Amino acid sequence: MIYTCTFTPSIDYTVYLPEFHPGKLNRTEEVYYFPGGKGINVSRVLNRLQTKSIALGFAGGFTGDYIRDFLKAEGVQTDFIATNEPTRINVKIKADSESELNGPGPHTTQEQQKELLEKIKELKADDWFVLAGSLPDSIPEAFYQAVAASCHKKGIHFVLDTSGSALKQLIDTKPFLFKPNQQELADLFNTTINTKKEAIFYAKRLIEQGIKHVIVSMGGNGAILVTNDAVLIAEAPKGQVVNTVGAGDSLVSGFIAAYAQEKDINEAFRYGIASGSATAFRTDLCEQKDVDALVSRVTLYPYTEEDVN
Ligand SMILES: Nc1ncnc2c1ncn2[C@@H]1O[C@H](COP(=O)(O)OP(=O)(O)OP(=O)(O)O)[C@@H](O)[C@H]1O
Ligand SMILES: O=P(O)(O)OC[C@@]1(O)O[C@H](CO)[C@@H](O)[C@@H]1O
Repeated sequence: MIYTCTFTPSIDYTVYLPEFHPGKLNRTEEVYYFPGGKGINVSRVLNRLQTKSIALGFAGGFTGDYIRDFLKAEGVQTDFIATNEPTRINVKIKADSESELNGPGPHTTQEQQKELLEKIKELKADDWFVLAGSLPDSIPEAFYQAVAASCHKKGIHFVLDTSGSALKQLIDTKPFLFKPNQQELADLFNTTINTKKEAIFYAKRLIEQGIKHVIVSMGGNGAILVTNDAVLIAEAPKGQVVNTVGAGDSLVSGFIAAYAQEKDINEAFRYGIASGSATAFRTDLCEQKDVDALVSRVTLYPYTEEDVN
């Protein structure tokens, strides 16, 4: 089974308007209330790609209920630990440019954390565990380490797409897949990354630390995949961008769905890129038909020093 885990879910209140003027009254033209948070997005896309998963994490209050009900109606199985406060609402403004306003993560009690850890300890070898989204500072780093250690010990496919101060220690547990975007990778090394060549340089350092696959997503510029044996470059298909929120999560879902079926890294990477782009070209997350239509438009090629910058 594939489990996703979102410590910091959200409702993504997504609004469209022609122009956004900070400091003024803005009236929106279209609004959406999507369940969000990175692990939840991964579960929603997996479901659309005919791949079952169970969404774990914390959810509370009326917003938590909304997320549970929405996911249930879509056919996504959930097993959230209830928190004492409402889950955050993140505001996504789609105007002449994209702006985001993300709330803080939840406060959780030690009992709630323990309850979640107990669920994670029930996972079995060959299960997948996707830890995605920001890691609240209110939870001690030892907790995240216990989660990662439990996955490592049992031979679970551990997928990491998180940010926060605990990330460095989680990397030490040698995940199966780590998917930062360009900025997150740069932050990890306290540097700036402007080119694919630079992204490859830092991704290779993570591979040396024992991570099996590193995918660095680079928005409309595609992504790179680095493993012990190969470095692949992917160019994303071009199209009309509507909403890039969740594009990275869709990449992770596409990769896992294809890899779990075919066990072919190159094809999994290609399917992941198609999924990310298919989401960027829609209001909500991608559907399987959008992804299938884009797969043949993803260009993949092996890295050589000369032709990449
Ligand atoms: N403008 C775009 N045009 C085409 N494809 C895109 C575009 N933006 C994103 N994508 C696709 O989605 C993938 C992931 O995008 P990105 O690097 O923006 O992820 P991210 O920053 O992790 O996103 P999020 O955190 O919102 O999920 C890219 O590798 C690419 O395949
Ligand atoms: O605040 P975090 O946890 O870093 O990111 C949360 C978030 O921006 O990520 C998802 C897109 O990847 C959205 O659904 C959600 O609002």
